[in-house]
Amino acid sequence: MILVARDVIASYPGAEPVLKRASCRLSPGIRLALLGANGSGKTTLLRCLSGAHKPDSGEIALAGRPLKHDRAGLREHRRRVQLVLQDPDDQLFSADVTQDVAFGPLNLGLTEDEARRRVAEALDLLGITHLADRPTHQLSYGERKRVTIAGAVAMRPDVLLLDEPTAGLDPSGVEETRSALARLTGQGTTIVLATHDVDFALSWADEAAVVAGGQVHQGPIAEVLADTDLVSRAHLRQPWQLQLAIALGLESRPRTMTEVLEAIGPSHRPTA
Ligand SMILES: Nc1ncnc2c1ncn2[C@@H]1O[C@H](COP(=O)(O)OP(=O)(O)OP(=O)(O)O)[C@@H](O)[C@H]1O
Repeated sequence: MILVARDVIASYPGAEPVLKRASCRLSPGIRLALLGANGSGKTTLLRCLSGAHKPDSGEIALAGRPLKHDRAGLREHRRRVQLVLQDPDDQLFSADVTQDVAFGPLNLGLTEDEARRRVAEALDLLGITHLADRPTHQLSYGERKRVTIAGAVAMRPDVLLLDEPTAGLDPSGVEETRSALARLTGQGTTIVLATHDVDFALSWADEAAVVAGGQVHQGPIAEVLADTDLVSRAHLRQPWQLQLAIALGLESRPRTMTEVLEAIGPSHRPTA
């Protein structure tokens, strides 16, 4: 396992714990969708996994080594595990895009040349090379979101934790994000993505981790989302692909339009 949360209890001052012995496991290269109702604790879990929030008890382990929340431990952890926050304005600080994306690599102590290479690579991967010289405050919301992901990608992390990267994007922005994620997966990056978009989650992820009642329920995504009791407890809804499959009495659990049509077979397809 590349990253593990084991029996994590996490709280904020003066309140009941948000996570109550929550556990999840990330195998290398996996695409994990983190699902759950508003306020269920998805961001808190991402912050624990990234080292930004210290659990009251339990353990976060990277490649088998428990995270120590001291300066050296956190520095090494953050080099390999990058968290991208939901609101890009919480993460963009520099005057222009290149400076912003270069901030992390320069902070790692890399040379300016190497940082420049990392920036070019990250902008290319996110499909935003054309934004390199733009002032960050002039960018659209969707552009700012992609710049913050590029900033994390420039660190070449083993694990990328993304808090609602598709929220507020138009359909083409969602598809561009999906393409960038596919390129990252192709490079072997492990990705955790918190989202309320169950249709996107089913078509993108290998596994789902549903946060409900302070605990995490993890498994293959189609199995997890077919669990009607869990889906209702977590205030989710079933993705349209599964609703359709169940309504049509299909035995398979298709995840995309193509898979739905294949499962229906030629005799059931509407004729033109
Ligand atoms: N900094 C904080 N101080 C106090 N309470 C907090 C803080 N951050 C989050 N909480 C509380 O912890 C609980 C879990 O919040 P969290 O942001 O982890 O949920 P979430 O599942 O990511 O929600 P959403 O889907 O709305 O983004 C909520 O009740 C929230 O009010």
